[in-house]
Amino acid sequence: MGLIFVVNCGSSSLKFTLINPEDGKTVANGLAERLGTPEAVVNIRQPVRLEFQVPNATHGDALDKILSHIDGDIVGVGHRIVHGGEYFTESVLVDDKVVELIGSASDLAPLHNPAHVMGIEAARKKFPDLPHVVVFDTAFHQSMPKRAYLYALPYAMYTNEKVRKYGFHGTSHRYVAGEAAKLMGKPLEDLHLITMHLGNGSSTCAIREGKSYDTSMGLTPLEGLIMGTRSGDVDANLHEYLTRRTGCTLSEVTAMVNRESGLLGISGLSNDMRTLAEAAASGHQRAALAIDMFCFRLAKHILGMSASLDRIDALIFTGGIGENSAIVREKTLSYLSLLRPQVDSELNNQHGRPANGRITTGDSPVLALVVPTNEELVIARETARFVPALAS
Ligand SMILES: Nc1ncnc2c1ncn2[C@@H]1O[C@H](COP(=O)(O)OP(=O)(O)O)[C@@H](O)[C@H]1O
Ligand SMILES: CC(=O)OP(=O)(O)O
Ligand SMILES: [Mg+2]
Repeated sequence: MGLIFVVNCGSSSLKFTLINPEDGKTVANGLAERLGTPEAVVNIRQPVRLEFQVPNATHGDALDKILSHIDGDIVGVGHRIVHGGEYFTESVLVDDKVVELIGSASDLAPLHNPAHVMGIEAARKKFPDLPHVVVFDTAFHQSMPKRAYLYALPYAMYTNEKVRKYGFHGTSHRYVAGEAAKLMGKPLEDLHLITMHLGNGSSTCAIREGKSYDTSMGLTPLEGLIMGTRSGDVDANLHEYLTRRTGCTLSEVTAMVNRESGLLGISGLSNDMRTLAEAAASGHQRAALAIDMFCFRLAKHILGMSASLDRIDALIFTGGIGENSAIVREKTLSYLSLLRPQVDSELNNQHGRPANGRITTGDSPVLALVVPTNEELVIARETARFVPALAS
């Protein structure tokens, strides 16, 4: 049995999954957090529940620790890469040039790409003889038409500077669209869908005939929805206005809209939807406001996505928030009253996932589904295509 080790690196964290690409079974998974601080924590969930601290751990140290606790016939390593820039339209085998190009797109994904490079370098050192494959969030959105991906700037900004909407979370949007088609018992090619990936980063996608036609994220993963610490859409004059008014530098304003805004900025409490939902239930007004704004912005973007479709066969919630927060789903659908969704409260509030994913009533004019994402499985399958022993 050949297993794929999937790595998803953040700036101070590393998620890993050891997965069988053939049956999708996860053999091991876990998370290393606070990397680079004096008290990095490695958390292995499977095959053993284990948590320990590693002083001053780098991504490489964390990988070493993780691999000393898991076992299996690893035949390839798959890396999730958020921004492929203009260079990559599909998954590729890693070599030095690929790593350099991923690093050069760091300006466009400052929270993600620098960490991906650290992760790739650490994993290549650990597994020098295995194929390493990079799978890009941006790849699925290559099918967007020009009217959707261009900004209304002087055209030279596109031709010379490659300023355009790239879109992210493509692996997740693609996967849940396929799973939704199975749940609906229809070929994906016949469906017009709106998918919502709601996690720490969040985005919507308009999918017709299995292809991305529009998405809410843009040149970088900042645009669009309100996120954990990201503002999503703001007026493009904001940076200039704030640098003039407050004396902040441009990079300070950029850091603010990426790291101190969104749910965290509005609530003043947390970027975590669970914490906010609990606080709102016990009367924390700004936590309630943050959730309300999150849902309202999401509803606006859903209607925006509908301009790319002839009809909406299903609205699909996924990601940590989309899969787990009944409040967010219900509130978002309440702002879509034009579409007349009829939420089935029992199904929506069911702990865990409703059996066929449906959270609207049988006669609701629009169907809403909860479909758990599995980016790791898609990455493992893409990686397997490059492993001679597994590729069929
Ligand atoms: N039971 C839950 N109820 C509400 N929100 C939840 C629940 N479980 C997870 N979340 C939220 O999901 C978000 C993280 O989503 P996830 O998809 O895991 O993020 P990432 O983008 O890091 O992969 C957090 O805001 C977290 O609070
Ligand atoms: C693209 C992006 O925002 O990714 P994440 O949700 O993992 O932060
Ligand atoms: Mg995620």
